Amino acid sequence: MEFNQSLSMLINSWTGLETSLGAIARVKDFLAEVKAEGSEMEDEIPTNEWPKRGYIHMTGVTAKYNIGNVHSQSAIRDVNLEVQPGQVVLITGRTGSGKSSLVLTLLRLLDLESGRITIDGMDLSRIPRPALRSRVVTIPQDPVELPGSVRYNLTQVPSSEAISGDDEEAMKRTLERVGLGETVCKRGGLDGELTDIGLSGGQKQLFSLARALLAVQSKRAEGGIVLLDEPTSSVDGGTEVDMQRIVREEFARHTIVLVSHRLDAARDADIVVLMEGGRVAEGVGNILVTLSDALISGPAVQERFGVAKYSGIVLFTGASSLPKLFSVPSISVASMAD
Ligand SMILES: Nc1ncnc2c1ncn2[C@@H]1O[C@H](COP(=O)(O)OP(=O)(O)OP(=O)(O)O)[C@@H](O)[C@H]1O
Repeated sequence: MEFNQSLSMLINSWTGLETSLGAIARVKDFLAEVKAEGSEMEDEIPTNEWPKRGYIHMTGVTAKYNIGNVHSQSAIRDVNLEVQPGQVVLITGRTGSGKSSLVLTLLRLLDLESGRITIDGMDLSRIPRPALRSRVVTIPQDPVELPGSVRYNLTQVPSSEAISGDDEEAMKRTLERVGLGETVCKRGGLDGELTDIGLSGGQKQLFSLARALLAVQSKRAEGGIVLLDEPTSSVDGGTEVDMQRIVREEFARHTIVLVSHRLDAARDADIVVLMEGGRVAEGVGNILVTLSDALISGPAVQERFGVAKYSGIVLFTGASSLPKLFSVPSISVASMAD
């Protein structure tokens, strides 16, 4: 071997060693600096059926990122919300108003500074987080792709574990249902590496929907809770309609918490929550109205809200900002107290 070759090998090995040492140092820092989730308080294991009813109750919920940092602002402030089993809640509001943060508190991905959240009567602060997150079906704003096959990404069952023929069929059917059957089949099938398939942003959202459908099917539960954070933000209008139909059909017995900027989504909602500055109410206080109590004026407003389709309780909050948000001429809302 020539001297130059030996020198080059030495330099390469040295560089590799330095990179590895850097990685080890970063892992050590991570372990030292990042506090593990979970506490001794989280000692109530829910039954296998939980949360079958899907009753959500939030009282005085205030939460912030970087909870140890006194300078960081609360992302959610004093939120009170009650969702009855099987209702559909639309959380809407401007960018940065706290919609996703509200959803994160339901998964305990954002810690509470104060307040309490219960689901079917169980206080979320007492439930081990992995149990909570595995029971609540979620379609996140940014779809997650894990390294591994399509099959693994759909079920999180490691490839070393056998999957029954029925389960394989269910996966194929579900991919077909969301419109990804052909794409996945042509590019490696269930065994193909998901990242190699190269799904577009919208296709990733369809894949997230397929994952949620399979999660619900595998639980064989009658009900539960589904959290959908902007699930259709990257798909075209036609695909969005298809996705909404699938959600309506497949999660009919579930309580659905849907985050969306799109007012069309209000047509299927029992409750509409408008967020602004992390609060559910803005200045005017919470106004709880039933349709019969609400004075909603103007055909434009009625058309936009699909008023005729509402049957449940509508929670209009921060009512003064509705016209700003949805560019409607004027809205008057009568509070229950009036
Ligand atoms: N990871 C984070 N770290 C610190 N602050 C955050 C983080 N994520 C969001 N925030 C802050 O929390 C507040 C609420 O953000 P959130 O993402 O809940 O808004 P959003 O209404 O869902 O917005 P969008 O419509 O853009 O998704 C904002 O002030 C935002 O800056």
